Amino acid sequence: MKIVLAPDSFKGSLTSLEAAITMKQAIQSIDEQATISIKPMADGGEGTVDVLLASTKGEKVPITCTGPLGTPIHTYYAVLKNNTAVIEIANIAGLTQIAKSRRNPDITTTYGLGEVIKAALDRGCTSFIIGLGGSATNDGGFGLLQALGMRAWNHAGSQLGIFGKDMLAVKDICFSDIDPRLRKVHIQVACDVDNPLVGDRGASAIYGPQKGATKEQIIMYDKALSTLGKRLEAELNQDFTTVQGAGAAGGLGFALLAIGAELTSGAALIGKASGIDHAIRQADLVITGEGQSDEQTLYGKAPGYIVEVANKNKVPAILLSGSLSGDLAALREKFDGCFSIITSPSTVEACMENADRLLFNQTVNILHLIQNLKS
Ligand SMILES: O=C(O)[C@H](O)CO
Repeated sequence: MKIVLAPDSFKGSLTSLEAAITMKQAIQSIDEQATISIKPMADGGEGTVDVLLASTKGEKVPITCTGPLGTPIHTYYAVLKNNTAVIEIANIAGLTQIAKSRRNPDITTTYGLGEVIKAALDRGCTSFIIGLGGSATNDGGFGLLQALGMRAWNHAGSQLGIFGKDMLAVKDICFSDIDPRLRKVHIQVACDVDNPLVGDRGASAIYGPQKGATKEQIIMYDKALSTLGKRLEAELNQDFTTVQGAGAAGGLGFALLAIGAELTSGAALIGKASGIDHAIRQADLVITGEGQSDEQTLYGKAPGYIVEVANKNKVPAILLSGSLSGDLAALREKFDGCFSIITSPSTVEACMENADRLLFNQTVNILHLIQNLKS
């Protein structure tokens, strides 16, 4: 049996490579003959830099920049052989960098992303891949744009700071001091989702809650992002707010469009770089997965992309995730089977700590079932 293992990371527990290796070991423990191809995935979120570094030659560049809460953090980006910088928001202002109890869009910023872009420009990078997803922020790229030279003021004419709460007060902006080098480079944005900036499917409504936003904050941020959107559109004479992916990473997709970037599906970009289509075409079965699956999985996340490729090639696809929640009917329509790795009552902490063993056991269960159905 030829099996492709193409999981995303299990956020906070296993990288996509670790998850793929665990699945592989589980399959080999009951079927030594299986031909297994591992294709660790990312979709623009956590692990994007590592996955692209693993499938394309390049150098890992350590850097200190402003973290999600405004204090310095040590992180890294990559520079590929063709002078392309690969940067991800998840390791600059990521959700997993902030304890659940401290998550709050008011006190987070994307400023660090702008600093890393500037460092890559200083190094002479001529093109960029910027991964969006897994962010702790909902600032519409307000911090990022200020790091790149934008200035912003409130109703009283005072210059605003770099945090989400500052974006809520924006009245005027000035874009004329944006780093001119940005005009000469090509920026491709790998988005983990295709949501627009605002509205019922917008950044605040859909992803605000996981960043600690209350119901009141969701309404305020949706309104403020709409105001920021209008100001930028008026300044640049273009319409970005409704573009698919503008709402990725708390509206960073929108801010990057404003500096001339091109938005694309992160999973498709990474899948292409690792030759996933070819691997799936040869396979009898594909297994993908992620930390948590729900309807959002099909909004452009890696397992959603993998199942599209599998369905196109008529190869059965299984989703094996940390947890399954929400309305699963949409997932079942696409996948041949959807499973959680959790099989007995436990705490979230214990499940995350034992993700490796749980994933191993459930992969064995699934393979056992498939083998018995076949014989
Ligand atoms: O970072 C986020 O807001 C989500 O992953 C969607 O992009």
